[in-house]
Order: sequence, then structure tokens, then C-alpha cells
Amino acid sequence: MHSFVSVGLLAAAGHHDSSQVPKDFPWTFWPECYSNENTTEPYCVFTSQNFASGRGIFIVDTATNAYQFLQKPAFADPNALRRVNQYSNPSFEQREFPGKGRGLVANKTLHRGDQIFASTPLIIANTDVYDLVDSERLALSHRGVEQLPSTSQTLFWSLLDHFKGDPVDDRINTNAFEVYLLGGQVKHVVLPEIAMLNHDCRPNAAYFFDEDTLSHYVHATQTIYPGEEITITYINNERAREKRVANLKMNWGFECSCSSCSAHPELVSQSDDRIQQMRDIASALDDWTPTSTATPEAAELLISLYEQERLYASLGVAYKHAAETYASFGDKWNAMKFARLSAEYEVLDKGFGDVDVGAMRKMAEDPEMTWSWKKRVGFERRGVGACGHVH
Ligand SMILES: C[S@@+](CC[C@H](N)C(=O)[O-])C[C@H]1O[C@@H](n2cnc3c(N)ncnc32)[C@H](O)[C@@H]1O
Repeated sequence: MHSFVSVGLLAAAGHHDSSQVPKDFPWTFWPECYSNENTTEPYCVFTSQNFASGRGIFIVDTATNAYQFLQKPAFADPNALRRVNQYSNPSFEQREFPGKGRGLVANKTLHRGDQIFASTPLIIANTDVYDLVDSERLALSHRGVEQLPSTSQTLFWSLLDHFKGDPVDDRINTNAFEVYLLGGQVKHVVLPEIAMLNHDCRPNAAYFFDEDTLSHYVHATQTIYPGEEITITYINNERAREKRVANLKMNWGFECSCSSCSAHPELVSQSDDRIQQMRDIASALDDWTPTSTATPEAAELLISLYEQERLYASLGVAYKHAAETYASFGDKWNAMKFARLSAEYEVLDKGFGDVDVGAMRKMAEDPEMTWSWKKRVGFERRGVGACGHVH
């Protein structure tokens, strides 16, 4: 049985007359909700036209979750969004790229760590909403779009519809990012400005979603010169070309045309070898047993491979390995150096509250107080060879 239902937390349901919404009611309209035998709580559309100084948002989720979002500083603290949704003097312009559609190019030099933009989503949707039948799931997202303020509706309708199905669903599927919120629940968020950034397997910008401000931040991870396209990655790039191409085709529906995907097969083969070696070294550095082949030299090689692969957006991972490896052999100054570098890079990719960023900041202050300090002192140094094997 599928039903249109009212929600216990709400005083009434089933109509959309905003004039009847009481003053202290947090949403602009009465939520429309559906449930069935697969759902433990109805899924509803909760719209706030006032959110983010009138940009608006709609949330497709249970009432329990929607009210948890309301507790976040993004809703509760008027100052929380000061640095967000500022598009009056952008450091980029929109341009057409053959084979990729629209994209953004820098109009001034951007340095590593520069904020390119930060935005609140127009949509947050619980991915479990697929438990509803399609017609009801679609009714919720159509209702949400109709309820957005008109400028945000225009932004939504300007999004690419790659799959040419239901016009609302298609724009969500082509442009949504997956994020983990409310204790690790998967949500889809739609951010029209960030959705203009194309994918590159060797991107020059990184992004993260900040749960407190419900905002998506994009920063440069290397110098980007005027006229250069600003790119992010949609996937994990530490994989062979064939796997990256297949992933983009399957999950995003396009043939990747970035330079590392379209390189000569000989160069692709060299790149794939480097990626395999990076994976082997990373797993050796993650081995904390007395037979581990981890050495500071192997960690330095890992950094060099990331640089050679132009994987600057994820270089923080290699620096973290180096910081922990140096610490494990009791080399305080190198541990501090690489911990500082790791924290600087990783915050751009993982966000302000990330545990790895916090751990690296602690190590940069005092490596001797961290868990890996001198963990490998006394281990026989075996070393990892070019093939990733012990020599
Ligand atoms: C989030 S949108 C990016 C903006 C899009 N180009 C537009 O015109 O709206 C994602 C879509 O852009 C295109 N795209 C992004 N990166 C690409 C790439 N590296 N190669 C080819 N197409 C790409 C694909 O059509 C993909 O489905």
C-alpha cells in the first residue's frame, strides 16, 4: 500500500496553503509526505524559502532528519553563512568546452588554498527515498522545485539533464553529489554553481561538504592561472585509467575526455604503473607489524609519485603517510614538516572538522605525543623495492 500521509510532528498535512502556516512553523509550506510498507517513517518535502538569506532549500527526508537539519548552525546561527553564496565578484567565468559542455575558467590567478566558492545546496535528499514508488518520489522532488524561490528555480532549471528522463529527476541525477550527514547517512545534495565544474582525473581544485554550515566548499589545490579551466574530481583517481573510465561511464554516463584519460597508450601504461606502485607503497606504509617494509625512503617515493601523477588534490594523503612514517622512526622534524603539509592539503579535500586533519595538526605541534611515535624504532629496515616487494 502506498499512501500520501500526514506527519506526526506536524500539526496538519495534505495541503500547501502557506497562509495557513503558523508564524513559528520552520518551513514555508506544509510538507507533502508519502510512506509505504518499506518505510519506517514517511518521506516528505520540507521547504524553507528563507534559508541562506532567501536562496531557499528543500529537503526530501523523514521529519526526524529534517528537524535535525534545523538544529545545524546553517539554520540556527545567522552568522554561519557569512562566507557562503557570495557570487557578486567571482574569480571565474563560464565557458563552453567541446565534448564536455559548460565549465568554469579562472579569470584571475588562484593560489593553493584560495576559496573559489562555497554554496548551500538547493536540495538535500535522503537516498533511501528510493523506497517509495517512483511516482511518489518524483512528486516530492517536483513539489520541492516548485516551492523554491524563483531565482533558485532558474538556477535549478539551468542544470544539465544528461540522461533525458524526467526533467527534475534527470537534473538531480546528473548533478548531485553524495555526502554523509547526520551520523553517516548518505544524502544527495544539488549545488548549481559547483555543478558547473567538470571532472578531471588530475584536478586543480578540491571540495568538501561542511555539515555545520550545510555548505559545499571548493578551493584551489595548486596555482590556477587566468584562462585555465577549474576542475574537480568526481571519482577516486588513484586507480588505473580503465577503471576510472568505467566508473565515470557507469555512474555519470559520460566518456571521460580529460588529458590523462585520452593520453597515448604508452603514456597511459606508464601512469597505470605509477598508480599501482603508489598503491603497493601505501599498503606497505600501512603495515605496522614488525615485518613491515615501510621506510621513510618509501614514503618519499610515494610523495614523488603523487607529484609525478599530478595528483595534487590528494597529495595530503601521501604527506600523511610520510609524517607517520618519519614519526614511527623517531624523526621529529620531518614528522612535523610532513604533518604540516598534510594538514594544509587535507583540509581542502576533507573539511574543517576532519579527524585526519586534526591528527596531523596535533603531530605538527608535537609528534612525540602521537600514536605512531617511535612505533618502528628497533624494526629491521627491509625497504620496499620499485615493484613494491621486499628486497
Ligand atoms: C556536473 S555536470 C558539469 C557541467 C556540465 N559540463 C554542464 O554543461 O552543465 C556533469 C556533466 O558534465 C560533462 N562532463 C564533466 N566532466 C567531463 C569530462 N571530463 N569529460 C567529458 N564530459 C564531462 C558530462 O556530461 C557530465 O554528465
